[in-house]
Amino acid sequence: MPQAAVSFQSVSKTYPTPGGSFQALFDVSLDIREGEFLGLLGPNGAGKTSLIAILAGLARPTGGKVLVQGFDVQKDYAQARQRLGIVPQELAFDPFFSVRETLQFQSGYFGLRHNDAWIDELLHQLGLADKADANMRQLSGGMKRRVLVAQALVHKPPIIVLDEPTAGVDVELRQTLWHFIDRLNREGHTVLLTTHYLEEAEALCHRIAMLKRGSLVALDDTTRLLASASHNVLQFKTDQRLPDALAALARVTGRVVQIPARDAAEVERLLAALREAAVVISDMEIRRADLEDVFVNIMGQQESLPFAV
Ligand SMILES: Nc1ncnc2c1ncn2[C@@H]1O[C@H](COP(=O)(O)OP(=O)(O)OP(=O)(O)O)[C@@H](O)[C@H]1O
Repeated sequence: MPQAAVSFQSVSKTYPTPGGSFQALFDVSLDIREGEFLGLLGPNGAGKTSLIAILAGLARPTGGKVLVQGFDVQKDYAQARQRLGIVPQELAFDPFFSVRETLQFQSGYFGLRHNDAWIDELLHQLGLADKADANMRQLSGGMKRRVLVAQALVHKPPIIVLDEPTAGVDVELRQTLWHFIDRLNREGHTVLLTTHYLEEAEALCHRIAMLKRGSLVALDDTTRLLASASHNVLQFKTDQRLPDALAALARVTGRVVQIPARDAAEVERLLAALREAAVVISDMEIRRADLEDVFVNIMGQQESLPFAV
């Protein structure tokens, strides 16, 4: 088997807390293949950031190990770190540096002296060219996030790790970012992405891993995961309360109601039940299950699901 870009091997993590120890990761094993775009999904607190902190060498696993192109992130920290470009969730910069200085400083950290051509390309690709000489404190939150991405890529790492890079950023930056990351992936960079935007994961990722309360509960090709959802979804809008029997099946977001339905006969039964309860609906559609439906389904199931590796 070819060497994995990243290999998580039986990784466990326990944090000491005032109330005793808390286990955030349970024996997580996962290989990310060279060149793939892998999405790591899970609800808040599932352990995604803990796993990334261990990959980055910022946190020690309580058990197991992580290899980056064969280098152990604990024992061979420098070699492993050199291969990783990590875009963290938190924004933290020296406010007195300009954007270009921030990137030059980061290049120096990796021992790169003549990196200006690549820095210019990063500034251009991420829409930062006209901010190159602005001080970090003069930038908006979205601009700072772009610098965070540029900073992570300054040493052209073969493996790019993005921890919720689009949380709270506008549509334009998302599109700029995805366009660029997709290009880098096509050029051979491996990408690990955590996100709560499941439509982004569905559009971008070749494979999806799902964590639930610290355990890996799904790992499969995105297309296979979607195909495994045998149901369709009846979706509509209403201002009224649903009868209890339907409410128990439905996912309700504001006025939008989504109810799984296996086939046409089931759709008819659901519509009949709505009519009987005098629920007025609008904008009705029947659609194929998407990644969000699969995610909700898997997260709602019992622990230790079987999954394809
Ligand atoms: N330093 C710490 N000390 C104690 N508990 C921690 C620590 N860091 C994380 N945890 C706990 O570990 C669990 C996993 O947290 P983690 O941040 O890895 O989850 P996550 O999947 O990244 O969540 P989110 O989607 O909210 O970012 C949570 O219950 C969290 O409270």
